[in-house]
Amino acid sequence: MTDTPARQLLPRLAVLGTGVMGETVLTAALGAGWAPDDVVATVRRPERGRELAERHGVDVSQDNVAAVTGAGVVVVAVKPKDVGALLDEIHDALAAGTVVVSVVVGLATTFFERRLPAGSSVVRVMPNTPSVVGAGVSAVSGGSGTHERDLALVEAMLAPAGLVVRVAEKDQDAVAALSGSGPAYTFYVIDALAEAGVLLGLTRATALELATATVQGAATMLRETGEHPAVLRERVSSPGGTTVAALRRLDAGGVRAAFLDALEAARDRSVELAATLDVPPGRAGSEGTGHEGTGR
Ligand SMILES: NC(=O)C1=CN([C@@H]2O[C@H](COP(=O)(O)OP(=O)(O)OC[C@H]3O[C@@H](n4cnc5c(N)ncnc54)[C@H](OP(=O)(O)O)[C@@H]3O)[C@@H](O)[C@H]2O)C=CC1
Ligand SMILES: O=C(O)[C@@H]1CCC=N1
Repeated sequence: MTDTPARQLLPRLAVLGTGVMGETVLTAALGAGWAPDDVVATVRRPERGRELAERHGVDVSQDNVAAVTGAGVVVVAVKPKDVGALLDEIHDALAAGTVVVSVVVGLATTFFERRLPAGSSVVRVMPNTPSVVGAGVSAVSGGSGTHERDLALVEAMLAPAGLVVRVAEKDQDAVAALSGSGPAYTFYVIDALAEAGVLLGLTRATALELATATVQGAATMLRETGEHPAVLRERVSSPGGTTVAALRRLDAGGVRAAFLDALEAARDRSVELAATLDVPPGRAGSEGTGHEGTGR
């Protein structure tokens, strides 16, 4: 991991589309040393702008062109279907050498490079929502014109949000399926465990507390012991005991296979989104693709 750059060297940051993920990146950047008055967050709704200004003290704007003017790092955090139109909008206002960071699922760095001024440096990132509490994972890859220093700057910006890993861009759809969407699967599992506890007579509060602490403890144990999860699972499963009786039911229910299918579906959806939206510039976004409304 690269050290946080000295504050005076940090370029002005514009976050375009400051919803869940935009706010998460913005929070990380403030933690990495960006001053609030060197950050502008764009929104569509004034009430969202007021919320962000109050919470973070950053500038807010509904004008993406004004926001990117003078910015050295521009984070694109709108939904995939809105990216094409947004890039058309800001194209002429981007300075040469601007680092454009995308957290958008599916869309390749080439999607951005074709729609941005020549020489733009594109960094593709797949973060996840636990970043909001500093426990996220962000996978980073560069485009064809991306310098090492740009990747290092973006990695330093994301470091306060949690683990930052560098991956080959070809793996970003798989990463999105695993760690991008992964918090949702984990919340789903915790919710199911808690529900099962309620079935067995525990109060909801106790069941949820036990389920949450168990998942957190298991993850911590995995990291700290460095053991394979299968080995740790065997260590819980006494011969003829309770755990193996439960695991038999999970196998019979096809839970492992369902996870494999689920991640394949998420990966395929990422690829499909890109194919739907990646039409030649000028017909970007959902305009005229024949798939309007399918790009989330
Ligand atoms: N949520 C997640 O777990 C993850 C999301 N991502 C990616 O992050 C991106 C954003 O997702 P997420 O944060 O969940 O979505 P949100 O809907 O929370 O955020 C998108 C925000 O962009 C705003 N917006 C849309 N168009 C514009 C525009 N032209 N100018 C300014 N603001 C605009 C929206 O405004 P309004 O509120 O008015 O609609 C909204 O606040 C997506 O591309 C997604 O693939 C990546 C990893 C994980
Ligand atoms: O569901 C989605 O499309 C986004 C991308 C990864 C997590 N959430």
